[in-house]
Amino acid sequence: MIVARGLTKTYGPKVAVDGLSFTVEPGRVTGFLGPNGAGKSTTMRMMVGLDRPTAGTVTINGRSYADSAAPLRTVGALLEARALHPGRSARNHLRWLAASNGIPVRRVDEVLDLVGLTDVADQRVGRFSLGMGQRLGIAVALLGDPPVVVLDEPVNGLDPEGIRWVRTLARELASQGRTVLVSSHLMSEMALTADHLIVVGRGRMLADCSMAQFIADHAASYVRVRAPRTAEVEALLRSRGLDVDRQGSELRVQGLDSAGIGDLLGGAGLHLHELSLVRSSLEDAFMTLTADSVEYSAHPVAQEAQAAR
Ligand SMILES: Nc1ncnc2c1ncn2[C@@H]1O[C@H](COP(=O)(O)OP(=O)(O)OP(=O)(O)O)[C@@H](O)[C@H]1O
Repeated sequence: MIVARGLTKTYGPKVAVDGLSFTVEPGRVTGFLGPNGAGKSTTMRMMVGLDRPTAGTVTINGRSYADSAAPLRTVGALLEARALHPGRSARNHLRWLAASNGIPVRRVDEVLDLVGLTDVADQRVGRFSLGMGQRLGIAVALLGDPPVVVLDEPVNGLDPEGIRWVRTLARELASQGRTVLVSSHLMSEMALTADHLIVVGRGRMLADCSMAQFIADHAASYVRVRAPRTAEVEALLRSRGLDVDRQGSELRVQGLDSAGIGDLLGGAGLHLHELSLVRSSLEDAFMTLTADSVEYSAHPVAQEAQAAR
């Protein structure tokens, strides 16, 4: 498991990571979420010794990364800044890493196969697409068959098939009992991949709970009601003290479940065309929670102009 205690990193006056304490447990996928600049990459870099904490500690299975005798066998990491020699082939890159970490060379072909790069294993990595580079980065992370896997934005640059593959892989690694920490900007994807969430904003902990708990705590749900006599339905629901938000011909009702609303309207002889529960997504929950922690937010007009482009 990964244990952070009071983990802090400052760059001059900038506090990138601000006293984070959490535990990433084995046997499940933990999603690491936060707006741009929240400190996710810095936290992951400290886990694998690429950055030194200003204060606090982070340990992998009880030891700091620097104390690990065989780092690649302890924790496998895919981090954003990959140092690949562009002239080297994928196979040679992995062979070199295997040799310098005491990993049997046969493992190279196993991981190439696992990430789907066998056919291009002898091409120079300088010619790799972003997606191929990501797959190679994941191959590096898995080379030492580590019990702890840390993946920073692993689906960056991957096509839908690749995204699904990463999801299946992360879940498989967790089901084998490994500790899996994955950061991503794709909320819909994270909702399908992670069991547990750690959410940070401006370097601080905002939430550390199960996916289900997170959505229950931070996402609203409502009952969508469509009925031919909308105004009468709206008046009746309001008269019962329910919270009704009218959006065109649709009523969004909070305060009573679908069955209760159906019974109420049926009792009044009002016909229904639709009665459905709408749950907001992980993305909605995330936006609600992190609204105050966003460092770089677009002005609404700028967003519209971008959408029109
Ligand atoms: N080497 C550095 N020097 C100065 N500031 C840095 C450095 N690395 C990160 N920062 C700052 O620390 C903060 C956290 O950055 P970090 O990359 O960890 O965030 P993140 O959550 O991974 O963001 P993103 O989702 O955009 O990748 C940001 O404000 C960033 O500008």
